[in-house]
Amino acid sequence: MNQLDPKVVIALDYDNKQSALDFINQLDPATCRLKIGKEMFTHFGPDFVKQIVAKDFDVFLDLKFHDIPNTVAKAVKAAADLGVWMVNVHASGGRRMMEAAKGILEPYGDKAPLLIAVTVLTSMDESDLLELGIELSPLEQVKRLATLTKSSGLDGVVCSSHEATELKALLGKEFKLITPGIRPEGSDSGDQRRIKTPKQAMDSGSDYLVIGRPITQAENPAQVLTEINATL
Ligand SMILES: O=C(O)c1cc(=O)[nH]c(=O)n1[C@@H]1O[C@H](COP(=O)(O)O)[C@@H](O)[C@H]1O
Repeated sequence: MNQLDPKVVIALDYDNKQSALDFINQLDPATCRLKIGKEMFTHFGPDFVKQIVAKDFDVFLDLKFHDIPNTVAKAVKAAADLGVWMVNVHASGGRRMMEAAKGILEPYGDKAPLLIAVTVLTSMDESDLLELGIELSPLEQVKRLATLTKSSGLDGVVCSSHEATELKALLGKEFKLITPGIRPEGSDSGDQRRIKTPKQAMDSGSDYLVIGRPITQAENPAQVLTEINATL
């Protein structure tokens, strides 16, 4: 774990390995962490993850596991064996799935990755929940899933920064809040729905900010990262 504890986790959603490496080579592990998600993992697999870990970056392996308890626990163990800093599952997989995932990390002690759960995706709003038969606001559904996540023994949740203040009050300071849906002033919201600026998100109680396209698609990504860090 990076002792300087940088708050920005850059989402590396690239379909070209060399472009991703060219981008990473402009970055310093002291100023950011990196997230490898479904797109890059499906293209380039575990060797790519190991390559980034070997460059001393803290890696958030964002594969959002959601399956029966045994399958998810073994996938989480495989992630731990890659040496990642953080790994996630979907909270809607339920208590037994999350407890199995946490349990399999016990032998790793201090070396276990942080295990967190996705609540309501930041691309979703109330109308999306309604179509799924969920008649709660995103905030109420996030609170329900985050409470279940904490009582299943996990370290934190992925949520939007709109829910962060209430979750910190409800679940305590130590329970980590990882918030995507971050858009610096003036950047395009794209497919995200529940968004805030980096500073607003930190002020709301986020522990880590997941930021992808506003940095990776900028003309000068390193400069955008420096500017964001300066606002925090
Ligand atoms: O688990 C995640 O990281 C995640 C959860 C969520 O609710 N919303 C969300 O956007 N993400 C991820 O965060 C990143 C956001 O990227 P940008 O929208 O480009 O900043 C993407 O890689 C998403 O997969």
